[in-house]
Amino acid sequence: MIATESLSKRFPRVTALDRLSVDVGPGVTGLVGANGAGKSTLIKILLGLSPATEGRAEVLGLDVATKGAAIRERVGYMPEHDCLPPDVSATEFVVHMARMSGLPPTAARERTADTLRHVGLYEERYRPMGGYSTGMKQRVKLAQALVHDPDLVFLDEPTNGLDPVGRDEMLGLIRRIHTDFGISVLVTSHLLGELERTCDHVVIIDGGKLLRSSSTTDFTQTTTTLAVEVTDTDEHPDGTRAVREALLARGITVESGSGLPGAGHILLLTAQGEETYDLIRDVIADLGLGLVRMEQRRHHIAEVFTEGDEQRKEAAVHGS
Ligand SMILES: Nc1ncnc2c1ncn2[C@@H]1O[C@H](COP(=O)(O)OP(=O)(O)OP(=O)(O)O)[C@@H](O)[C@H]1O
Repeated sequence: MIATESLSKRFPRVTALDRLSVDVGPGVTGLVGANGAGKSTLIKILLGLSPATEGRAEVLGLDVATKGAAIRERVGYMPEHDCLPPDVSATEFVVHMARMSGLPPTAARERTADTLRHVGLYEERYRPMGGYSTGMKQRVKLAQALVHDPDLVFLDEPTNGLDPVGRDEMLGLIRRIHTDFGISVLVTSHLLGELERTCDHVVIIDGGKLLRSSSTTDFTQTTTTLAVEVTDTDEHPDGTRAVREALLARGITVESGSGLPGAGHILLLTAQGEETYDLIRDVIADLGLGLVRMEQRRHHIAEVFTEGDEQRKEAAVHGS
């Protein structure tokens, strides 16, 4: 879908992209990086709207340096910033954008109605957009990116300014763009956690350089750490502590758990093999406790950041 080769973009004072080489296949791909990492700059180059200083890039097999117009016919773009005229309705605006993309009037009207319904804006579609909430504006921006039935869409920070519920709804919509319509998606965010749930593949850039590009499952592969949660009983009012002590008596050290710093009701321990599972099950049964869950923990994308990036990782994970 997208291929870049040693792509650089230098502004007089800053290098926004620094010899970036990356391949993106079909599906939903997250492009993640802190503010200023170069995400918007990359999108503008890929749309043929801004020339690269060095290197090359292709979108859907088309060279961005010479085939910008052809790329924009087949690629939808949801820009980061608010760009909606306040005294125009969503229907008028999206029909206009559909006409700009070359759809004839009837098709533009039909596609607009379908697309606005898909993004959940059907009821309010005739009201002026000046009175819309942030979430509604983001949906209109998404609808105009989809209205000409592109093969690929670039969504620049679509969850920006949304509350947690709005964020989840937008992420669900993004997922469905691919599953329901087969449109591939490149979505940017400075929040690692939300991409982990939404994307098949994640590309991480930092200071215009590629930090990592891999499938989400590679990022979140299972570890050998087991998380165990149990119920309490009258006999064992702190069931977690009872399990920890019983396991310790059998030579298994719990890395985190009741009574240990920073622990909740979850015991974390390293599995030595199948027998560890059996032993935990037997210990819990002997104590007469209920097993709420026993599962292998997964890595989180945030863990790919190196020690030196700890602060930036925190900022990204906590959405600052
Ligand atoms: N037209 C421009 N002129 C000068 N510098 C620019 C220009 N556009 C972007 N930059 C700089 O290039 C760097 C990358 O910016 P870019 O907007 O691509 O980052 P980003 O990852 O999209 O971050 P954000 O989410 O904050 O937009 C930043 O340091 C920015 O200040």
